[in-house]
Amino acid sequence: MAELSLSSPAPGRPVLQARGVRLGFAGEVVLDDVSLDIAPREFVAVVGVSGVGKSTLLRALAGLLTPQRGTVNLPAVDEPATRPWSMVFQAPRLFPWRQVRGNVELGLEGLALSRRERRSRALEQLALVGLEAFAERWPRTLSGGQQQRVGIARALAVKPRVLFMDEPFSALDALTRQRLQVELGELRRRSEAAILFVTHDIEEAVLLADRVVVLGKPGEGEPARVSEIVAVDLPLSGRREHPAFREYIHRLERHIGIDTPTSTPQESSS
Ligand SMILES: Nc1ncnc2c1ncn2[C@@H]1O[C@H](COP(=O)(O)OP(=O)(O)OP(=O)(O)O)[C@@H](O)[C@H]1O
Repeated sequence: MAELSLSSPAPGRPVLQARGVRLGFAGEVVLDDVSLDIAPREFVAVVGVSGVGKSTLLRALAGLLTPQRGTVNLPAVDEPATRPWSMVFQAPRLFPWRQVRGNVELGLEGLALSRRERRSRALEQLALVGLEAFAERWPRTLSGGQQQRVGIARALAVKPRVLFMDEPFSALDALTRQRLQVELGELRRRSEAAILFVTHDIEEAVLLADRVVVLGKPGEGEPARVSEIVAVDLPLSGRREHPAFREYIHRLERHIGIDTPTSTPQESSS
């Protein structure tokens, strides 16, 4: 059996640092004592049962929610014409009255770029997601997977230090989801961004991440905390076929406390 290591904070100067974060709504504490470092270009997945607080954590790390306690340090903008972070949501959230290129250019509009630079950066990002030929199309004429690719291109166009992705593939059919997972694996090689990726799909987390953060409640009615962090010590290429791939998934499933109906008797006995 492969060595499954518990991860210490990532090495190097983090691009994002959370310390002792507590967060809640209307008197109910949802998350407590959450600390996490994300290293440059690292891919961190956050998993946990529905309603545990994954999206809340993502929004806190992006600075969209203010912690009741603790701190979040987002990267400072240290390069012109970039943004410290950007986000991809479950739905692509494209503006129907702007063509595909116009949607990608949207996030660039407040930056110090000429029209021509905005255009060429948008086209460059669309090429990265395989949609250069769709630049002048209207969003409604694209498939769900293509629209989500445009959303990813728009988020990457601002050259973020951290890209937040909140269940970006969960609304897509299984085949499209698999294709986009492969494409995201490719994209991350070419992008400078660290990625914080929320998913309820453990297989997806193990497939893509350097580390998987498990959010869990220590007891009924208690706020969620980071209950485990697993470093996925497998090569990115051919990861799904690696003999240890399923071991990581089963370990995380056991930890979260969910059944493993997908495992074959052969796998369970290994
Ligand atoms: N704006 C809000 N106001 C009040 N409660 C909220 C708000 N946003 C989230 N919550 C509550 O916080 C808890 C965590 O929600 P969150 O969306 O972060 O969970 P999640 O793990 O992302 O769930 P899922 O996997 O189902 O998307 C839930 O109990 C939810 O009802």
